[in-house]
Amino acid sequence: MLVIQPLQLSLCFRRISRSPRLLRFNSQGRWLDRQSNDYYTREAKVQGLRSRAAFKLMELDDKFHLFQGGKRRHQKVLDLGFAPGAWSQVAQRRVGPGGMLLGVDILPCEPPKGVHSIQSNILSRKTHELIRLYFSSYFQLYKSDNLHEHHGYFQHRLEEQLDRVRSSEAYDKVFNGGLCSGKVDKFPIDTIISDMMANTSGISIRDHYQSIDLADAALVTAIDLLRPGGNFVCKLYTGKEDRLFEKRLRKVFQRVNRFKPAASRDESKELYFVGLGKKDSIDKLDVFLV
Ligand SMILES: C[S@@+](CC[C@H](N)C(=O)[O-])C[C@H]1O[C@@H](n2cnc3c(N)ncnc32)[C@H](O)[C@@H]1O
Repeated sequence: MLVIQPLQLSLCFRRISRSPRLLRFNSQGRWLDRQSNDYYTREAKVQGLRSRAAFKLMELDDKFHLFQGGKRRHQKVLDLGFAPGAWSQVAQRRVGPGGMLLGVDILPCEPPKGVHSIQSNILSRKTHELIRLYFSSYFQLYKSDNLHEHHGYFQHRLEEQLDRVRSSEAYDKVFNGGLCSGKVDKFPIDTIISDMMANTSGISIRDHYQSIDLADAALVTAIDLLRPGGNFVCKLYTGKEDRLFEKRLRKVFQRVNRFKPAASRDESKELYFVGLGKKDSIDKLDVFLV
């Protein structure tokens, strides 16, 4: 009779678990399988896009005309959570060569050619100041600030400017729409797109609340910086606070829609909220009162 000793048994299992075929059964293997068989992943490669997420924004724009068919000239677009940069690529193609695009991400990432970016946390006040400064007419960009090459240099320059402006009269001009700038500088952005998401923990309720915080941060940015009439899209990891978030959106935008693009996986809890036509004179306190 063949008797297998415990040591032999464990070696046996170790050999089996290292087999590539069996590796496919663990989560990493499943992810690899799914990626290589996925239509959008393959198509993103063909079209030179940085990730399959690009197709979600294309669908959103096809349906809701976020960038107004590129008809409005010199559009200013803010892409929150832009890394690795697929949405920025799509936005840039859709607004055309005269557009101005800023990507913000907490992670370092080289932006696509022609897109500017800052590495910063959207939950920090300084990030909001840097965004406002970037889009204000006070801050002049130079051709040499082509950020795919001078990314760090640009951020440094923007931060230096912020320090300078903070201690001068110009602060009022840039940040409070004071002196001569009026509404143009007060609400300089045409469209805000946010695909922000923190690393998911697998605990639904926790991921949902984290996502709500980021969606609210995007909404505050829209209240402070988006021009009246401007458009907004943001991702939400759905859960029990969806309705409350939607209610807040309705106080800021004339039309609000929920949309699940075909490129978003069925099993994913992500959903996109679209706000069209920002209203005039919004009271931030009123928006966040339950
Ligand atoms: C799903 S990815 C975005 C993909 C991107 N739209 C694209 O097309 O390439 C979500 C991004 O949100 C960023 N993010 C998460 N929390 C953030 C925060 N507090 N501030 C800025 N970015 C954040 C992450 O670092 C991550 O890069």
